[in-house]
Amino acid sequence: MVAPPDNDVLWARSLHHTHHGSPALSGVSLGVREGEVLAVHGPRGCGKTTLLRCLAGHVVPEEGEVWFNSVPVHTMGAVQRERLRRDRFGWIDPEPALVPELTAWENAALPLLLRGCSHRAARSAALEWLERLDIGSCAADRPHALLQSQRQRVAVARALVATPTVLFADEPTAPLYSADRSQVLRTLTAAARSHRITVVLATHDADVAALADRTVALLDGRRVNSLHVNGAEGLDACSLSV
Ligand SMILES: Nc1ncnc2c1ncn2[C@@H]1O[C@H](COP(=O)(O)OP(=O)(O)OP(=O)(O)O)[C@@H](O)[C@H]1O
Repeated sequence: MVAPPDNDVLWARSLHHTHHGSPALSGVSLGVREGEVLAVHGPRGCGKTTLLRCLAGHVVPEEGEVWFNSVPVHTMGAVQRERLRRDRFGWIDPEPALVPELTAWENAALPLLLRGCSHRAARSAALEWLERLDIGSCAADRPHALLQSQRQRVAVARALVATPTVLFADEPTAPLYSADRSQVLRTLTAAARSHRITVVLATHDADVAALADRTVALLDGRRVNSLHVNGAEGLDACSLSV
């Protein structure tokens, strides 16, 4: 194994992964620099989620290497990867997965409570993020009382509350209306930049990808140099330039 460049917080080499025999990633390599907002961009089914899950240690790629801060992730055991995700990574899914029995602020505070932070400090940090995301007034509500867009904001607050080293955001604005989308994305990228949080953002939306510092394009599980969107059909009608 050759160690990755020092200035890459995340580094992956030649990732291959299949789902039940169907290829999802075919030889993807990339580096992510500390503090950068990187968009992984491509049409539905091109392998974005699989790539993020490999980089975050949710999934061990069938072939290839993943390194975080010069430490190999692909050789870690399940417990070590779980600890890494808890202590260093944040994750936002396209659909908010909140604990139904907990209030909005308790859901947002969970990463801090799991790390042993005091109840008072966790509550204060969670409320601050909920305010920033314009849902401070919903802090005492349980998820069933919230709109889907409000639940997603809670999930965004939960991902940011512990100031992760890397935030993985998989289509984070999928359940939001377009007006909400830009506010949440601006909050997310501004928070990342001010706190030096590295962001890896999966999106099929060219407008979302444009907010990133750099874009990596995927097509059919492979890295390509760029995707050109043709008309309103978006990336479903993309052409490829390598
Ligand atoms: N659990 C699974 N079982 C079988 N096939 C899967 C599974 N997960 C993903 N795939 C397939 O692997 C390929 C890559 O999927 P992946 O979800 O990584 O792509 P994506 O770009 O994130 O797509 P989307 O934007 O729709 O989430 C697709 O062809 C998908 O159908």
